Amino acid sequence: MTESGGQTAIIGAGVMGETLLSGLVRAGRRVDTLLIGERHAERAKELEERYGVSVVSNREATARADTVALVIKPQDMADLLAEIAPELRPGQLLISVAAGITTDFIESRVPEGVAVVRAMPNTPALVDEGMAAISPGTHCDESHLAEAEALMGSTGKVLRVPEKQMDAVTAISGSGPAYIFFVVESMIEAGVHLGLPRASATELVVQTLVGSAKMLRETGTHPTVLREQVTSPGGTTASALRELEVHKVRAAFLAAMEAARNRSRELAEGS
Ligand SMILES: NC(=O)C1=CN([C@@H]2O[C@H](COP(=O)(O)OP(=O)(O)OC[C@H]3O[C@@H](n4cnc5c(N)ncnc54)[C@H](O)[C@@H]3O)[C@@H](O)[C@H]2O)C=CC1
Ligand SMILES: O=C(O)[C@@H]1CCC=N1
Repeated sequence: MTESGGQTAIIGAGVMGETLLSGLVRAGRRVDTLLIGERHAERAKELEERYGVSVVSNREATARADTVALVIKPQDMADLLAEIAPELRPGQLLISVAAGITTDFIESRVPEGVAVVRAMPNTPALVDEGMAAISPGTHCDESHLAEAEALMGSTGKVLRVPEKQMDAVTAISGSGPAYIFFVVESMIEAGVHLGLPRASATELVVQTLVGSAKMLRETGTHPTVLREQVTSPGGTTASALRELEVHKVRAAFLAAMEAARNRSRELAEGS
């Protein structure tokens, strides 16, 4: 990450823009090296008050920054690029986190020589457990990629992937937290159906998730082996897992992630 002097602009400070902003601040980045472009005045005021960060016009943010993170919806990307293109210069780094938007899409709308990185972060970055992937565009050199890696790495892990894998990455780790929260919600509801107080069901499920996640990361053991360790012959887990198979949960996950991958591809077409 640029340590001194270099300004970083974040254009679009919604859920993911604030996640990135707060992560940089937690990582020790000086607020006076950050600039925000945010079109909703109320939201801009909220961020100024919460972080003491300067909110300026998108064009001013672009002109003053060495690195510009684009954190707006894919559907708004073409208009934003048209707005900021006059301020962009060769060597500057643009990092887009927009689902589906390719480096080609961006490069064809900005001056020749602007370095573009496509990134896909996720919301656990809010607690410094993010998983981001990055892919370089045509004019990126190692220093640009390292800068993007440092920026995303301030809130978690970063993986470099070929851009052709980005729609799949989006379907897995970008959208992934939502699938996990959906499973958690479903298990809590089931606990309530089984007669547990909601607070107890919530505590049981959340700690089970955290413990299972920690086992996966800390033991490095394959999930199949970890699942088998829980599944006593003729026991309760085997009965539950049979129901999950009967209800085609595995197939449903595959179909869901294919749908997310396909939607990411469609977003590149502007729909
Ligand atoms: N929410 C998530 O978990 C993830 C989101 N992303 C990507 O991040 C991007 C933003 O998503 P969210 O933060 O969820 O959306 P959001 O709707 O919460 O935030 C977008 C923000 O951009 C602002 N905005 C829109 N157009 C603007 C413009 N022209 N100039 C300045 N500000 C503008 C909006 O006022 C809003 O505050 C999307 O492209 C999405 O694909 C990527 C990974 C994960
Ligand atoms: O749902 C979306 O389109 C964004 C991209 C990945 C997570 N949220």
